[in-house]
Amino acid sequence: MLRIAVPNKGTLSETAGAMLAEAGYSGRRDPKELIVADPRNDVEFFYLRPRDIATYVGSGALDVGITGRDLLLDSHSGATEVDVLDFGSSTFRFAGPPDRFGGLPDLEGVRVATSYDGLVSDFLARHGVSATVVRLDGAVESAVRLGVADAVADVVETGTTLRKQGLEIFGPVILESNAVLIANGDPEGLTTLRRRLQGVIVAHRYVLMDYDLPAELIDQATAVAPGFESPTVSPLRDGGWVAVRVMVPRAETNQIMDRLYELGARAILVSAIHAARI
Ligand SMILES: Nc1ncnc2c1ncn2[C@@H]1O[C@H](COP(=O)(O)OP(=O)(O)OP(=O)(O)O)[C@@H](O)[C@H]1O
Ligand SMILES: O=P(O)(O)OC[C@H]1O[C@H](OP(=O)(O)OP(=O)(O)O)[C@H](O)[C@@H]1O
Ligand SMILES: [Mg+2]
Repeated sequence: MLRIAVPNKGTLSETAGAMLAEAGYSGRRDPKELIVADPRNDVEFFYLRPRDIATYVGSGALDVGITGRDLLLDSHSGATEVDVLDFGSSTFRFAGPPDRFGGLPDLEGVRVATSYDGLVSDFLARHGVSATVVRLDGAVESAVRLGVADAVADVVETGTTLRKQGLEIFGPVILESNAVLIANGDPEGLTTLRRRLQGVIVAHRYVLMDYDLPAELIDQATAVAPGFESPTVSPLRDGGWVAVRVMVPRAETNQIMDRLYELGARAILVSAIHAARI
């Protein structure tokens, strides 16, 4: 039985749960539930703080987990990242009062507040900067105003929180993060879980496009929408036309429809993919 760690709270928890449900697993019905068995799929879910997930997986107590890359690296756990999931993206950046910091060397000897002390200490050491890392649990953007630090290092998504505190990003990107699937080795059942999660990602990223096309235009149409491997082309009763089915990136749906229509395609229909194994 594969033992899977899932965030019980925080930014990643809702999407992680939704993704597993879409992948056919029976998740928890009550947010207070911490352990849920799913014998039909031969897995067991453990709802844990995202920050702790890498520790559980790295120690071998659990086989796999969903967490953030930043949390994985911060934990120094032995778990490895096996797949990038399509949510929870953020960057990890330094920020400080405007005009106070120009770049990394300006951090020499100052205090940097963060909830990710492992990640930040590693980064500073790698770049030969010695600063005092002040570990805080959250809301680190307040640390400068309140005088416990000179700069902060934190998760930035839209940048709104920093701006509201009058802080500006400076220096290099510490990390590009994402929700990731992590594992301890290659436990039995991991391949199935990965395939299922990839299937959900494909179903989100792609749509199915069907259209009719004069047969002689198929090469040009295939250049516009090449599909994953190769489009399915079926004959129509009118021998001069073919029906084509192809997967296209959801984000490009309308541009591709415009171009196919201009080329001569008609009856262009788009439908959602509910599940996929590629
Ligand atoms: N806007 C965001 N805010 C916070 N974390 C984010 C954001 N976008 C993505 N993440 C990712 O979510 C993970 C943080 O998980 P965490 O449980 O700390 O979430 P949280 O929403 O900050 O919860 P908490 O209330 O405990 O602070 C990290 O991997 C982080 O990169
Ligand atoms: O760039 P933004 O879109 O503003 O998002 C980033 C902010 O969101 C998170 O805070 P969270 O709400 O998780 O509070 P916390 O700092 O207490 O964890 C993170 O720690 C940043 O503060
Ligand atoms: Mg947070």
